[in-house]
Amino acid sequence: MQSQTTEEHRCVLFQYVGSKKLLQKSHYCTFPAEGKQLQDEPTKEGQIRRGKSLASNQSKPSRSLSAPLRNARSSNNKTASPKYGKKKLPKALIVGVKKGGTRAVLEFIRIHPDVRAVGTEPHFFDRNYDRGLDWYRGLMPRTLDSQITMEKTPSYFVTREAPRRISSMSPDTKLIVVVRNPVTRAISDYTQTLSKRPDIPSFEELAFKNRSLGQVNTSWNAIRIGMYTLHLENWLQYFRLSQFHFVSGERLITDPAGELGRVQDFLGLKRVVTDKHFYFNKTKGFPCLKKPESSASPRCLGKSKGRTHVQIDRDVIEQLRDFYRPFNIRFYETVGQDFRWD
Ligand SMILES: Nc1ncnc2c1ncn2[C@@H]1O[C@H](COP(=O)(O)OS(=O)(=O)O)[C@@H](OP(=O)(O)O)[C@H]1O
Repeated sequence: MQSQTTEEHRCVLFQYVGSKKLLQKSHYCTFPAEGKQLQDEPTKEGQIRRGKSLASNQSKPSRSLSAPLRNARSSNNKTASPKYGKKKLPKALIVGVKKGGTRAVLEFIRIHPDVRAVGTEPHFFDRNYDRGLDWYRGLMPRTLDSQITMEKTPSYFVTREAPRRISSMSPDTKLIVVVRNPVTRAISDYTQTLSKRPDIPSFEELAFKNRSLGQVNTSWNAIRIGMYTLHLENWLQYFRLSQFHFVSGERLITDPAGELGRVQDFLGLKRVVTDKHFYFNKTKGFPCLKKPESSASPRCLGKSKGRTHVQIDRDVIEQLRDFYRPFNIRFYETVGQDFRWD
């Protein structure tokens, strides 16, 4: 168990994620007013839903601060007062991919004291662009000069206009993409949709235009998202490859500290998040954050992360693996990394 300072202990809050609680970084006790705002989730229509979870759509609002916490905040923590720090546009974005492991990366990196992040997905560069940069900046937490502001919206990776828009905000933006075997990703995506709309057609029906002819339905989003190389080509018209960091969604589960080490290096941060922060939760089947000594609460991601996937016929999986192979190879060649999906 990693030892934490008294100040960190005082500042730990919990956010409800489904029936579980997810550690809420000290930011939310240093800036409670913002913490509230950050839990507001922009809807598709661009309105703000009040009191939504940072990590899931099923959460309850955070607990209010206890009296000792309030006192500690006002007297001890240098960043406690809302007058410290400024709302700034993000320096780094987790732009994708949907179901890649983006929530895990955001929740793990925000343990770092030099990272401040918006918990909800702002969807600024896809759905809310008309609201303007001041609206977007307004969603951000206050940051000190030494801190990096971040947000994650996985749909940016497949939004044609996103690279141009992000580059016009800042051409120096650092971009993180969490990638995962595209076949597993598609099944994960479908499993999520099915959980909300149980009456949709089967995976096979949606995945193929004509299965016996081997014609894959590339207009189905669950398939299209996994053609990573095509999306990346669009981004590379606006950003250098060195501005990207690709996280392996698979290694994020088997070696979260290793992946987070590389994310910290990419962001120019000291390696503060290490293996001391993680343990493998056998019940969840995923790595979770170790809990602070002061709490007995679990710190795993919510129920919508790590669902049991719908069972798909072996042959269907093989066909899709064959379909993705050339796209994967081109992706490996472009980024200079072999993710070993084949
Ligand atoms: N530590 C930990 N705990 C739980 N889940 C983890 C973790 N690390 C990675 N993952 C994988 O993250 C997958 C969800 O990806 P995203 O967070 O990108 O999904 S989303 O696009 O925001 O809906 C989710 O996908 P499914 O397993 O298909 O549910 C997980 O496999």
